[in-house]
Amino acid sequence: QQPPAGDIQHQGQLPDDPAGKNKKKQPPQAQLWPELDDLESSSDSDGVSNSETEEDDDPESRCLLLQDVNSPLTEFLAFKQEAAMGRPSAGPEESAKPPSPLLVVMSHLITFLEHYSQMQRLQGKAQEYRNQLRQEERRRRKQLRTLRGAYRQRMRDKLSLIGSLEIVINEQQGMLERLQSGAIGQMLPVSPHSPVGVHKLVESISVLQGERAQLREEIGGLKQDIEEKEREKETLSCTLQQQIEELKVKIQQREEELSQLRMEMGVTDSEKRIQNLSVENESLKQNLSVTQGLLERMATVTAQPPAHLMKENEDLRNKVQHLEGSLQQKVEQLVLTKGQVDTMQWCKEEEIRHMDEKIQGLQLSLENERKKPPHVEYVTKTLEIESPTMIRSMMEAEERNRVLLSQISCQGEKCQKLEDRLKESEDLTTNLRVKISSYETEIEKLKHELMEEIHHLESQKEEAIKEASECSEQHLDHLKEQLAGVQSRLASLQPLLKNMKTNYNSLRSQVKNFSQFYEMSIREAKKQICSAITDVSESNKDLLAKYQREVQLRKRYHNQLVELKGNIRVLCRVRPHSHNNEEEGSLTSPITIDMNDDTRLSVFYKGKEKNFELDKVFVPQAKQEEVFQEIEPMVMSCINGYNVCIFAYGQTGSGKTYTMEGTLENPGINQRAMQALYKEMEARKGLWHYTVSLSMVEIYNEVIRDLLSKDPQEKLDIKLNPDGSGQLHVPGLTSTEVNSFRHIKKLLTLGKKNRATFCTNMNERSSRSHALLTINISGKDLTTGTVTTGKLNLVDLAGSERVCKSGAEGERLKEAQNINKSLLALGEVIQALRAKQGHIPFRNSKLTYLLQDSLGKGNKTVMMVQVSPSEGNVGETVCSLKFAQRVCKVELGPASRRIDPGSINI
Ligand SMILES: Nc1ncnc2c1ncn2[C@@H]1O[C@H](COP(=O)(O)OP(=O)(O)OP(=O)(O)O)[C@@H](O)[C@H]1O
Repeated sequence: QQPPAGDIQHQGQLPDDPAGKNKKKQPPQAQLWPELDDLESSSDSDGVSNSETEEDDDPESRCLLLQDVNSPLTEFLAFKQEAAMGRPSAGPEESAKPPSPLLVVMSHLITFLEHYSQMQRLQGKAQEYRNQLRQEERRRRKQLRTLRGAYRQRMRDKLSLIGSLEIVINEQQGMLERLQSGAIGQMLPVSPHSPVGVHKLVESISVLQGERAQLREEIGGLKQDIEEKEREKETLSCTLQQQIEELKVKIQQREEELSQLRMEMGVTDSEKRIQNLSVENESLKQNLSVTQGLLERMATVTAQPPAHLMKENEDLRNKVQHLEGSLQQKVEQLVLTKGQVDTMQWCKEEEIRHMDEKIQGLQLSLENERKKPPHVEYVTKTLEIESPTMIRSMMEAEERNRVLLSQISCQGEKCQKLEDRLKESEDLTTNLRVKISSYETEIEKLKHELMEEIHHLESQKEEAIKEASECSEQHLDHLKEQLAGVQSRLASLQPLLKNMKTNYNSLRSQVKNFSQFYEMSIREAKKQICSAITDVSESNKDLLAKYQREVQLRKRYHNQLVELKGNIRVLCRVRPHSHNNEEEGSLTSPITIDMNDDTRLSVFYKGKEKNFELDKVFVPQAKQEEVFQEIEPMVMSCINGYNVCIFAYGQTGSGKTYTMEGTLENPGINQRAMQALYKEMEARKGLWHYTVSLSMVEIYNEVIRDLLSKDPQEKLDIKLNPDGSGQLHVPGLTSTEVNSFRHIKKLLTLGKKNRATFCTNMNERSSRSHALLTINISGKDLTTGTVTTGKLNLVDLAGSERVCKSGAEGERLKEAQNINKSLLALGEVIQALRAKQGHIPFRNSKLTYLLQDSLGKGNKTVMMVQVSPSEGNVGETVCSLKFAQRVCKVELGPASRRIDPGSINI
């Protein structure tokens, strides 16, 4: 079964070393074949004649025989051997490289084949042991046959002995009968014959005894032989059992090795191959990333063959396992059959033992018989002497003979039974033989099948190896092609890489230069931008100056126009949303301010949009400063002898006090006006001399109270000046002359303190009274002596909300009614002024009466309408704006300067 082995061995030897001196250098598979050859020769020695064995041992004929069988396996192994031999001759660079995946696969295949051949060698050894077992079986069968022959011979001897004994017994019986039936007379003639019969009997008994002794000796010898055979059989069976156990262990080990190999072939091989491929991939990646895709394809292609080989290997392994299993079954059957044969032998031996025991019994009975002759002799002698005694003794002898006969018949029956048993055992033996022969034929058949299967597997293995080698070659070619392609691509890409490198270097230098260039250009651009910005800012400054000049001009013209017309200037300020959203509802406002025209605003009220046009509308974000700037010229005009009245109008909480008084951080019109006036007076110092006096009153429930008085509860009244100038006069009113802005601030704080404030539902700090700050400025032109008297009324009116909405009751209701009355009176005065009526009802309320000289003809009046941005106050907002709209149309005529030409005339 191992023809390629010799071929390999011959191929593995060097031509100048035919004796195989270089065996140590050969790979392990080359050293394996001599062992297999030995095994082959030993296994064949059983079935093949000596001449055939001699022929096989002949190296020339063997070489010829092996050279004919040039299987793919031999080619494959030769290739591997060549590769193994050629490897050391390779250069150091090549040896450093990792082995090719194909070589790794081949080496693994060869290791697998080595293990497979080792397994076959073990199978051969098993076959050898089987042959030895068969030989032993044959020898045992031969011994059994001889034993059976001896046994049969002994049985025949025994039967013949029994037959002769029967003859003797019959003769004795006949004699006894004759003795019994014969008369005394006849006894005498018989008597001469009697000693002859007795002698014969004695002789036959002695012969029988001799034969018995001989038989005993033979039986003893046979027993010893049987015991020896038994011992031999036991030792042989023990050794065979041990050998079988060893074989089983070896087969188990081989199976484990085979499973390990399978695992190695299945997992380690592929892993190693993957590692190798990944190493190759990595090296190629480092060289050029473009070839990565190609290498991955290589990896996928290389992953196909092992799967095919592995499947075939798996099939082969399964078949081998199947055959091993069937072999194991056969061995077990053989062991079972041996056990059966042993039990049958044991049965036979038991029978033989019984027979021997019976024979011993017979011998004992024969000895007893032998002991009898003296008694018979005595009996015959006494018969001769004493006939009655003889007769008696004869009778007794007859009796004994009868007993003996019965015993003999029993013995005959027993013999018959033994014969039957012997026949049965013979039948059993023949059956067993038949069974053994059938088992032998079956074993032969199985062996044949096994050999066929092995042969078939061998052929399959060869085919698989052939296919694998073909596939490997194809794959190798493919890989070579791919490698060539990759190399060519690499060669073509190298100049490209060089170009790219040069490009990269040039780009790098460009980038370096670019950064410098970039910095320079940025600096340049910055310079340009800075110069442009300075140009623009300068031009802007010019433009701004022009614009401001234009604005100033426009304002001057407007003021001139207003002055010429004498209109009450109406300004509107929209308060920003307060933090108290609960009071105001949502943050959405019904007021919309036209951002392109600061004189217009619209209020969305009762589903309609109401538009209002005033002199100026301040957005909620407007600062105190902006508001003051708008009225500053009017305020400053009082320094030139004009009466100016600025009053804040609007519902409670709309921001009147904020606009007029302001806060500490953000002062309102009052403080700013004082500051501006003092600044101007300071500027005119040396040219003009001014005297400033300040008074503060509160009109609460139509009662005038002096806020700067030591007794603020004192009620004041308005009277005509007794000097006959027709001017109004409030007797008892404190008019404090002030000399500095700090002094004014102190007085303002005092007045604020004295002002009555009450809390209502609408505003937590609601002033329920009208506050009037009056500044009288008297200036004297130091050059001309001209005296001017101007008056500035700064009025913070009480809230204009409706009574019902404020929820006022009792005292509060009275307050609200009075407030409404004074505001109504203000409205009537405005209406009368607007209608240019002859009578203006100033005296309808204390407020209008007090403001008479400021609201009338020739005065400058500014109305600051404060509105709330909230949706909830939209009604009041509309009312306030309607009132403001009416006020807007009032023409007071050109303002008249109160100037008194001095004594010095220019
Ligand atoms: N333009 C504004 N900017 C910031 N806060 C404002 C503005 N206007 C008004 N307020 C604030 O709104 C609240 C109510 O304002 P203010 O007291 O001036 O209303 P009022 O009309 O004088 O009320 P009353 O008639 O009850 O005296 C105050 O807390 C004030 O600070």
